[in-house]
Amino acid sequence: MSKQSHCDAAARSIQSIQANDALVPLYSPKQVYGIEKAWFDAGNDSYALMQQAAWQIAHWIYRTYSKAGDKLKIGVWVGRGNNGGDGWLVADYLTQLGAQVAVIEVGPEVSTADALLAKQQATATLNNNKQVIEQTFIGHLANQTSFAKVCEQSEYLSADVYVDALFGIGLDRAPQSAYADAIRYINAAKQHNHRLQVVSVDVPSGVVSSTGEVFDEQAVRADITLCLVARKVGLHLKDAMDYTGKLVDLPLIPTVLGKLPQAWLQHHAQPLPARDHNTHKGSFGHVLIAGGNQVDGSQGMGGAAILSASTAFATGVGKLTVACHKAFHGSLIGAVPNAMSLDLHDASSVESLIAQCDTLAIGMGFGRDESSFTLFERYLRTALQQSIPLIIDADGLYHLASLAKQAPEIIDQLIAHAKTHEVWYTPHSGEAGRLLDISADEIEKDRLAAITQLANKYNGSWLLKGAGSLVLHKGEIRVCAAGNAGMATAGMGDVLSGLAAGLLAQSVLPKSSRTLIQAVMIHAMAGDVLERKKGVWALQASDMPPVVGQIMQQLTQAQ
Ligand SMILES: NC(=O)C1=CN([C@@H]2O[C@H](COP(=O)(O)OP(=O)(O)OC[C@H]3O[C@@H](n4cnc5c(N)ncnc54)[C@H](OP(=O)(O)O)[C@@H]3O)[C@@H](O)[C@H]2O)[C@@H](O)CC1
Ligand SMILES: [K+]
Repeated sequence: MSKQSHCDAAARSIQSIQANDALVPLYSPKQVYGIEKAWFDAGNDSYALMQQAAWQIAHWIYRTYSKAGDKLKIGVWVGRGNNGGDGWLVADYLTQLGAQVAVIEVGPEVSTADALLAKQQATATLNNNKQVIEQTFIGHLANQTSFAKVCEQSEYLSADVYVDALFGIGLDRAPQSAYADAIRYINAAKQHNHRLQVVSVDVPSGVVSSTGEVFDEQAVRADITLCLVARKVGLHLKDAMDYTGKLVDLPLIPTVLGKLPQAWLQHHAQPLPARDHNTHKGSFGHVLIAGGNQVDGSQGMGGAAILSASTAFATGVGKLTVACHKAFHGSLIGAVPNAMSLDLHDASSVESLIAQCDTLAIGMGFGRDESSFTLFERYLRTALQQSIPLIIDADGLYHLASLAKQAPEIIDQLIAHAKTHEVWYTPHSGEAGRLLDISADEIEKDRLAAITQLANKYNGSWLLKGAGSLVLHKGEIRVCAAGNAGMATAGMGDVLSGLAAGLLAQSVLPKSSRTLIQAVMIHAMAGDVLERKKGVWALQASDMPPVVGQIMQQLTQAQ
């Protein structure tokens, strides 16, 4: 790809972010129930809110999908709770708007008072309408036999739009029997009928709205999710991102205003200030990267340090030294000739430089053997004595987990250090699991809880990498809305550490630009530029450094 085309793509990415630059507040389902309760406690009626939700949904669907001439054919899949109640009323209002509607009721009888009222209201309308429109249909699925029967009977199962109102924020376990059948049917129908649009009410049924988890891939794959009251945090985490389709907010009530969300969705990095002319390399900080080791008998990891170094330079850092295994000094100078080099195992030289640098980024390809552990502990203690801002990544996090058990006083020092200096940690779920002494699966079950526990235990700023990367700084959680699946490839973490170190070392930058979230957003935006140019399959970490530089430049012009 030419440099110019990278630049154009970066410019387009900045333009698109300027059009949508607000942080989006994200709430837990528990908070949403609380917001609704506050609304009802203020004297508002819960059924009226359900009617209001359903009317807005029905109107949105009719406005979006109705076509001149033909009647819009809708299949509404309803469950037993209030999400199902929304569905019943949507069926009612769409019928009144002129659509031909089938309701497929799944599972046992409705379970809430509002859903029962909604079912009664809708049944009356649908039955009245049946006299006029022959095909109006209400089916009930309680088990697999009745499911097959309903599928045979109803021509409405070949609809223009399916409304998914099986489960909303009340889902708390894997859908089974008729529910699982219905979800499978909805997803399969989309494969046979490419025109079919699936609109999920509030949450795609099967997605856990607090964590983004989907049990055994049993969730509706929506084209559109219409989010009621407030955006649920789980819609932006983990599996959910493959199920929600496009998100549309229907806020419904003002009670959400002023409520502190659980997290914020961030789409892009902050603009950067222009550089002053009267500056020199000393003005832009000195980064020390400690990593790129070769452990006896194993493959070398020099590339990790090289990727970090070239990305740190792409952020504009003034000086950079890499302390890596001396086997890699030749390739380092070949790839990044502006870097200085030190032998990672020459501990006294490395320690003298730690005392002089502005930021130490440690751990990328550092090695996990006993001698690497000893070096890591030594360099960490020196950085703490010298009060140096720190980024700990990869093998550094591995050793940190061991230190937490073997030398807990060093964790106390890190906690104290983070009160006055930047200390950034950048684990994926495996590394995070070791740090909390739990499995990676447990981390993945509730990523928001995990990042909060990490910060509680170690202090400092945290990134938890993954789909919907999370950043926690001073108690506030951001969810990164940029980035793509192509970034799940070797070396991307090393690129990020170098990027973060480059920003952190430049004290000329405003505080808001020397943050972990800024590094994560620039990294993700660069990944998105590359994905548009190369596709997800071919995206490589080694393509990233020049694009990081172009994003930095565009952010400067966006100021
Ligand atoms: N008035 C309001 O507050 C408003 C609410 N609104 C709407 O209500 C939705 C929340 O409604 P909800 O709380 O009734 O829960 P919902 O998602 O319908 O689930 C129903 C029940 O299913 C059950 N269940 C769970 N998992 C299961 C499984 N795997 N397989 C089988 N059953 C399972 C579980 O009950 P359980 O069986 O545990 O007793 C659960 O309670 C919300 O998303 C929005 O659409 C809007 O109208 C605005 C006004
Ligand atoms: K739903």
